[in-house]
Amino acid sequence: MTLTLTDLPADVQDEVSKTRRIVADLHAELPRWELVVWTAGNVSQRIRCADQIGEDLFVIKPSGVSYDQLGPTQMVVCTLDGAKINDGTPDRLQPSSDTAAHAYVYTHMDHVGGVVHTHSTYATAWAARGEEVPCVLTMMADEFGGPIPIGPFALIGDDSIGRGIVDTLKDSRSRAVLMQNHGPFTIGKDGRDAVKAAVMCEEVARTVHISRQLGEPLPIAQEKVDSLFDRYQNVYGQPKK
Ligand SMILES: O=C(CO)[C@@H](O)[C@H](O)COP(=O)(O)O
Repeated sequence: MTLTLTDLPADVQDEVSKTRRIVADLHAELPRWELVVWTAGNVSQRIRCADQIGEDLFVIKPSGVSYDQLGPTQMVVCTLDGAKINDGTPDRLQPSSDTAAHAYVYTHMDHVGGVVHTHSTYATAWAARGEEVPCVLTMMADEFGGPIPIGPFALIGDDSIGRGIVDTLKDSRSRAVLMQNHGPFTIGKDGRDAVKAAVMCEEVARTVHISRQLGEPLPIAQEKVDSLFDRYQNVYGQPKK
């Protein structure tokens, strides 16, 4: 039976409301960082409520709606099988066409709290060639712990893309995967972390492409990549609260 938001415990309803605001605001980051044209990108964030209602939920944008029309009340709430709940939005409002992919990632990667998909230019150009972005920048070692891998060609609309994302990332430190002939998908501890991964993925895809136009970039020794990744993930920035 389809869940009804207003029947859920008050604390879950509060978390849904907060997450809707977060996900709506994160969608503004996609055009801000020039990661999308038109509506060609989406962001979602998990709600960890299995202890209260027996399953997690996630919030994702509605399909094909312009970013300047996206507010918290348009954000769609789904179960981890990708089904929209009775979330207060009009029945006709459909979730993103990538909802199944996001749902599959949340179901099979419990540590993931946010998923992003874009068609950002340079990352998508690497995806079109089916070539991973080699780890030749300290920024890549910091952020991705190695190369940005290529995922398989997969058609939209069922578990294929989600399965390709999980099969590629489950044994990788990268939070980004370039789905062949399609574009980048990124994961993170939350939606903002996944958006950051999408921003950094496009940045390094552009830089490495330019470097290759000047000559052959130099690889970084694996032990140096490991050291850079460990520092950035555990020391960089301000002390964790
Ligand atoms: O890759 C595709 C379509 O091929 C999708 O990712 C769209 O580009 C965004 O779709 P919505 O999230 O607006 O449904």
